[in-house]
Amino acid sequence: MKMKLREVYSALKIQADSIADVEITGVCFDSRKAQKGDLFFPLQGQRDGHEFINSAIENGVSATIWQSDHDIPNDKIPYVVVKNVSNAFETLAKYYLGKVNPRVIAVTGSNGKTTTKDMIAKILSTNNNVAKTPQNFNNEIGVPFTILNMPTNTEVLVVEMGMDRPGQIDHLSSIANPDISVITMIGEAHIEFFGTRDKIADAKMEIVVHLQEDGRFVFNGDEPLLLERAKKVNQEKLTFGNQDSNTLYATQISPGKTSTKFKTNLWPELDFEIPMMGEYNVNNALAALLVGKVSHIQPEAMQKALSNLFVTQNRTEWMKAKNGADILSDVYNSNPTAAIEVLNSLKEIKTAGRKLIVLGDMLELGDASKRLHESLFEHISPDDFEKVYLIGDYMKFLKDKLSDKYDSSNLFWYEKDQLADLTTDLKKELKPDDTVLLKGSHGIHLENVLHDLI
Ligand SMILES: CC(=O)N[C@H]1[C@@H](OP(=O)(O)OP(=O)(O)OC[C@H]2O[C@@H](n3ccc(=O)[nH]c3=O)[C@H](O)[C@@H]2O)O[C@H](CO)[C@@H](O)[C@@H]1O[C@H](C)C(=O)N[C@@H](C)C(=O)N[C@H](CCC(=O)N[C@@H](CCC[C@@H](N)C(=O)O)C(=O)O)C(=O)O
Ligand SMILES: Nc1ncnc2c1ncn2[C@@H]1O[C@H](COP(=O)(O)OP(=O)(O)OP(=O)(O)O)[C@@H](O)[C@H]1O
Ligand SMILES: C[C@@H](N)C(=O)N[C@H](C)C(=O)O
Repeated sequence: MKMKLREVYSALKIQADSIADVEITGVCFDSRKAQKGDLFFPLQGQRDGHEFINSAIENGVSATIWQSDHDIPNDKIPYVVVKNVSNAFETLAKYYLGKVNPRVIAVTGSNGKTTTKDMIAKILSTNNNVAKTPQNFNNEIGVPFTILNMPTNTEVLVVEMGMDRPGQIDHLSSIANPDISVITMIGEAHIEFFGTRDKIADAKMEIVVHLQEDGRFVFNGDEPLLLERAKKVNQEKLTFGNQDSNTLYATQISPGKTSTKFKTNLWPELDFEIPMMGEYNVNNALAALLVGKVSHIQPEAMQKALSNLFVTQNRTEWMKAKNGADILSDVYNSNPTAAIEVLNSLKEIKTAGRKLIVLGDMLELGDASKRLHESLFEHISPDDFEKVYLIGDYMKFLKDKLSDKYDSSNLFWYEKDQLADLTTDLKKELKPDDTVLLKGSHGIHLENVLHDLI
């Protein structure tokens, strides 16, 4: 971002007697990450961001937003008084987006948003200046932050949009006005707040509400809930998935431990490869290839881009334990579809030693939680996984079912606050040629187990 403070006032439609002649070169909402030249937005979290304005000043911000219902600020640096900080954040983002005017690709879905966003950005970077959502910043804070931090020469902006309530994607896409809208798949993530997958699909479809007239809708054509709803979408539609009724589908898939190879119907002469395991990641790559296709990227360039991909960490990521064991870290989130996909992918992988699995609760599943945790039962067997470690209140349901398949020396359950005990037991058990999967919801924080193991 690069604009004079005067332009910020104008974008926010605020009059002022005098405006300091200051240049803004970025935005932040965490003083601890403030850069020189930033405009600080004191957002409301558990605490009020206004408490940290002085800290932001010390870290070199050029100006700060100030909510008018707070006491008059110190006058160390320029401040822009607004009625509501969050609204100002969005208003400035919309203004800046209009000014830079990149092509916008919006990505949502129950799973695969971050991976697909990274893949699309990599492919489009072959001949565009591309900016993308950092990490997983995909909500009403993350989207404005992504927009306001894109460089002024950005030609393509890839924006990840998350939600856990109806209306959120509609709101986010009203800020971004996408040229291409992508839905990766419909799972059960946050079903607690929807009740059914149908209602999740309705919420995900909000990503086309503000799609440009001449835009495109790219979605998972294997999902009947999307196929049905897409009939009402007037823009050009392109589908991806396993079925040969899709615009783009994989004709061959060769699963591997650290990479997955595949061929497609549209480019049968090309062998594609992604540096990650999981057939579900082929679907993410197919979505990205369709976006590349309609963005006129050559197939060979897309092939090269995908083979040189770096995906945001903690997503089906191989790591090494201190004792040499292989760790498959999938600790960012979990829900039934994601957990089943990664369990099935791990079954396909040949390993020197045993396979152990650590599964944390899958949160925000509401009334379906017991049933969905028990549903993992049919995907777990001693033929595939020697030892099973479960943690969290809901995983107790799965543990009770699995005791029909596993004896007590190979099946363990821990309360949510016994992460340290699980880690201790796992470290004692783990052998150098073992492979261990870590998979659980963000709220279970299996990353703490990972950090201790590595
Ligand atoms: C507002 C904020 O910054 N929240 C972050 C903050 O939370 P916390 O309440 O602890 O803030 P504090 O009380 O500590 O501080 C208040 C504010 O002051 C700032 N500040 C603090 C200390 C200091 O020294 N200087 C400061 O300036 C501070 O920055 C606050 O602004 O910290 C947490 C821990 O780091 C953050 O997690 C929290 O971030 C919130 C959750 C957030 O929304 N961050 C977005 C950038 C984001 O996109 N985060 C994503 C996760 C998004 C997500 O969960 N997506 C869901 C679906 C969407 C659901 C949606 N309804 C939602 O609620 O998000 C998904 O399934 O993907 C991410 O981090 O990955
Ligand atoms: N297409 C897919 N289908 C099913 N599961 C998937 C798919 N893509 C990724 N996953 C699973 O979801 C996990 C998270 O992937 P990713 O972060 O890309 O999804 P996300 O939608 O961004 O997640 P979040 O909602 O937490 O932001 C992966 O590690 C994998 O286990
Ligand atoms: C942070 C919250 N919206 C979320 O994403 N929760 C999921 C279920 C998780 O913890 O993985």
